[in-house]
Amino acid sequence: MLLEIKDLDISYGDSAPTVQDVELSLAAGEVLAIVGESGSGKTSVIRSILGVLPGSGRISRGQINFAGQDLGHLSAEEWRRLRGKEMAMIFQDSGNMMNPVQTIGHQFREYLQTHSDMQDTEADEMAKDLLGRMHLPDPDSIMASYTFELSGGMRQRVGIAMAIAFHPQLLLADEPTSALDVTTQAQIVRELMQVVRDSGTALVMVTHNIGVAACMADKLMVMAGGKVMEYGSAASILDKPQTAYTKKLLAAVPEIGGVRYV
Ligand SMILES: Nc1ncnc2c1ncn2[C@@H]1O[C@H](COP(=O)(O)OP(=O)(O)OP(=O)(O)O)[C@@H](O)[C@H]1O
Repeated sequence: MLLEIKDLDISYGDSAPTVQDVELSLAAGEVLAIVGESGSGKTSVIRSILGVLPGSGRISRGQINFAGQDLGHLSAEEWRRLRGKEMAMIFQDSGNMMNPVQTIGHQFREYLQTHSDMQDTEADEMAKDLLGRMHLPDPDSIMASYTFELSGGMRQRVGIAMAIAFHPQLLLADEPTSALDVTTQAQIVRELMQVVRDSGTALVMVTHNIGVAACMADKLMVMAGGKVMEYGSAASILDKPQTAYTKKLLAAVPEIGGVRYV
């Protein structure tokens, strides 16, 4: 297994664990969607995998194993080598993670050079190649642009291009489509699926949209109140949800002409 989480509790400060008893496993190339209402603990779970829990957040129990390593015992240097290279994160709005007063090109080059010893021209060529692969037209003009000059969908494509630069084994995505309109959401979902198919990357994606989860995921985890309500094959959970909570989530998906679009 590429990723294995056992008995995971996450606590903020000294209070009782906010997230409890998370268990999951993911093989190379598999897609897991974590769904649930706001505050259910979805983001905490993926942030714990990347070792970037906010504020006083910490893993208070359990284990996360990734590619044969126990992430609870990594040194700062080992984390630095892992992040960006072996696992990378895609955020809800990649534009927010970038500097508004530096061009995309400048930031992309800096990102590539942080993780490699590439010279400027080599880094620029690689960045343009990655932008082209994400179907962004005219990579030269994207490189010269500032984040505010790009649409939300274009910014997400830039974020994904950066995240896949070093062929990570695992991508973590936190609501990667929720800031986008429905048409652009579908395009970004397609881009992500293509990345997963082309490079055998595993993906853990947090979404409140069970429709997006249904069309992408091999596995599904439904969370509520910091606990796992259901976890398993996406097809079987969507077909036969076991808990009232999952049924409620599914019932909230709109029906068109009697067909439910999940
Ligand atoms: N920085 C923080 N400091 C203290 N508590 C936090 C912090 N971040 C999250 N929490 C706690 O963890 C709980 C779960 O938050 P989390 O962001 O993981 O949920 P979520 O399901 O991803 O919600 P959302 O969909 O709104 O992002 C919160 O309700 C809060 O109690």
